[in-house]
Amino acid sequence: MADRPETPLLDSVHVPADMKRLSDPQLKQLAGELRAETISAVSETGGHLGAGLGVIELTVALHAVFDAPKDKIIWDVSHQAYPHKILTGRRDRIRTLRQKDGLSGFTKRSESVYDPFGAAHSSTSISAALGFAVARDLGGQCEGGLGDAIAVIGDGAMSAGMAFEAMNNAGHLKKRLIVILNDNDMSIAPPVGAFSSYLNRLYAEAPFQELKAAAKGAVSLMPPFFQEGAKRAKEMLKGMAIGGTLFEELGFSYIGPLDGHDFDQLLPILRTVKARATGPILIHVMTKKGKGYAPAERANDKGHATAKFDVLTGKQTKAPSNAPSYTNVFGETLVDLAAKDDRICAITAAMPDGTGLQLMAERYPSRCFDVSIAEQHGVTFCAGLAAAGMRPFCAMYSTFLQRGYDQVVHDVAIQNLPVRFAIDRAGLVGADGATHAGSFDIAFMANLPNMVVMAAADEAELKHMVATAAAHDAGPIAFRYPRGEGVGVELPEVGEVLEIGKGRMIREGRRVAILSFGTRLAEVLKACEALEAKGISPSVADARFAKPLDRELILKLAAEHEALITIEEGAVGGFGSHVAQLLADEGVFDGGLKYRSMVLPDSFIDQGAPGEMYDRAGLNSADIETKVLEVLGVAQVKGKRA
Ligand SMILES: Cc1ncc(C[n+]2csc(CCOP(=O)(O)OP(=O)(O)O)c2C)c(N)n1
Ligand SMILES: CC(=O)[C@@H](O)[C@H](O)COP(=O)(O)O
Ligand SMILES: [Mg+2]
Repeated sequence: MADRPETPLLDSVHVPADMKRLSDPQLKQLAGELRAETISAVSETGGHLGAGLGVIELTVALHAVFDAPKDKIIWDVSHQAYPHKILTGRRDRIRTLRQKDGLSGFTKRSESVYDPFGAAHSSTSISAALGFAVARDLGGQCEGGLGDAIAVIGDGAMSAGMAFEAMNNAGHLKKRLIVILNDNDMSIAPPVGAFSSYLNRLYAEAPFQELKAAAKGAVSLMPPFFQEGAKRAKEMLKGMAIGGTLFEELGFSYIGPLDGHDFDQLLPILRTVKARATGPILIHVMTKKGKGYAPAERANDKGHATAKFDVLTGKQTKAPSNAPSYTNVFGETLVDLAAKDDRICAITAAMPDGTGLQLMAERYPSRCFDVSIAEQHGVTFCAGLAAAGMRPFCAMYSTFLQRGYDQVVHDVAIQNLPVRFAIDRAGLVGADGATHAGSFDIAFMANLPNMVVMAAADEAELKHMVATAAAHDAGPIAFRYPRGEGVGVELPEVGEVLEIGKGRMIREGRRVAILSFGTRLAEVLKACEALEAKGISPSVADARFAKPLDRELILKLAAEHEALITIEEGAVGGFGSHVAQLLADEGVFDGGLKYRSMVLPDSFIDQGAPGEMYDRAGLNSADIETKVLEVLGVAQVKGKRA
């Protein structure tokens, strides 16, 4: 880490306009201070560290050259935007990052005029920037005004289809648009795929780019110290045919690769581009993830995301837990099953560690595929594998599976292909907030004909569900489970194949039945303990399946209790709606059953600890207790919690 200078420049930079009076050497000094401040802040909050450290110089250079908020700097994914937040009026709150009521870990329009576009899912920046560029030329108006549109996109994010769709459109429209490809040769895991290899070749052939630029007469776009070499190169090139980069073929001018940590390259190039660019231009910048902080630079993921840590040693503090994570239970169970069945294969979209598939990749590399950030392709790839007799597990976070939804419907469900969807990070995930919440998958999977939908109540149940999915060849099947540790139940040696559409009774009681789908079961049982002390003994069942429903169990609970409450970690339209539909169809409501459905509220819940978020959602044990008392008319309903 750089030593702090006597008078920190950072103290005098509150908004980017304050940087305009700084000399180039002072900008370099500012970058050192910004790096130290970023490390210090993340050491207190935890969060995404490596990507931000890799763009410190780029962030300073962009804000020094361009005029935000009029110029729109759009950070792809935006997990690298902490340094940008520090320079754009949020330094005083940077130590609240990712906490309840604090700054978001991502860019957010409601947080700052300097965040023209929110993000957290990848590969949206070029489309959004193109929207700003076209609106500018059509006379659109927005807060801060409309100047240049600048997308900063990583090499991982650039591999996704959406980025190419945007470049295809931008190359055609020919509007002035600036794309900065921040190439650190890393995604969360090392990047995979032919596009990544292509970028590496561009880098390896860097002098060749200089020759090509010269050949295409782009010398004048280059800063003076480049021009001389380029002119000389042009002499050498006379008569040679030079092919274009992929970006040039798509209609972009291409500059690079540049050293993204070298102000002597960044500043003149950005100034030249600002002064002279006419159409779409792509600046290829090479950076190092984790740059300037040794523990991050050394880490396999280059410090992508971290818990709180000690700045001197880099040692992270993590809450101790004996229970295995749901993710590991999934990964280990899958490997055990794959050992006995060579039709089992697994697909991740750039999240091998996050989905637990790294185990499968180590043991059965030929049957484990990282398709890069390509959920749409990943789902259809699974459909093809299933159509050809394989047993594919499509392991994706609930929130990212959203991007592959048409493929789930059109390629998997309509063709009734037995793709197994392992849906991780179901429900509220915590510090990543609303963008990463797995709120909608129950609804969007259970409304599809042919689809079987399960949710694990604990880690042993998850093991059964993985086995059930592996054995299910009749059509598509999904099982969901949350982020983090299980509840600590004993794990069976082997997962049991569950009967499709059958739930289980957990406890027999009277008057009210609670039917739980997923890991709220633990909160339900906690609520029951409190209710017992008040003389109320609810029945509790674990539905296991949202589709097909256990009709027999549900109708029995309805018949034997005066009230039925469902609970799930998902938005309206999911499990509870299906139960209500069944009860209505069977005329059960006509008999006077009191029915309540506990679901996530119809609002996006900002980041916090998962428990806090479920408090805000009204889905914790105290809320369940209140709901039971209310439905039985035992107590007055208290005002709904904020
Ligand atoms: C649609 C989608 N899928 C997966 C992710 C998870 N994810 C977040 S960052 C990231 C890697 C991004 O790599 P890159 O764009 O190169 O940025 P870097 O972290 O290297 O700066 C991934 C896969 C996501 N945010 N969005
Ligand atoms: C930015 C991004 O999308 C990922 O880094 C995400 O934050 C990972 O979340 P998990 O920590 O749940 O794997
Ligand atoms: Mg990268």
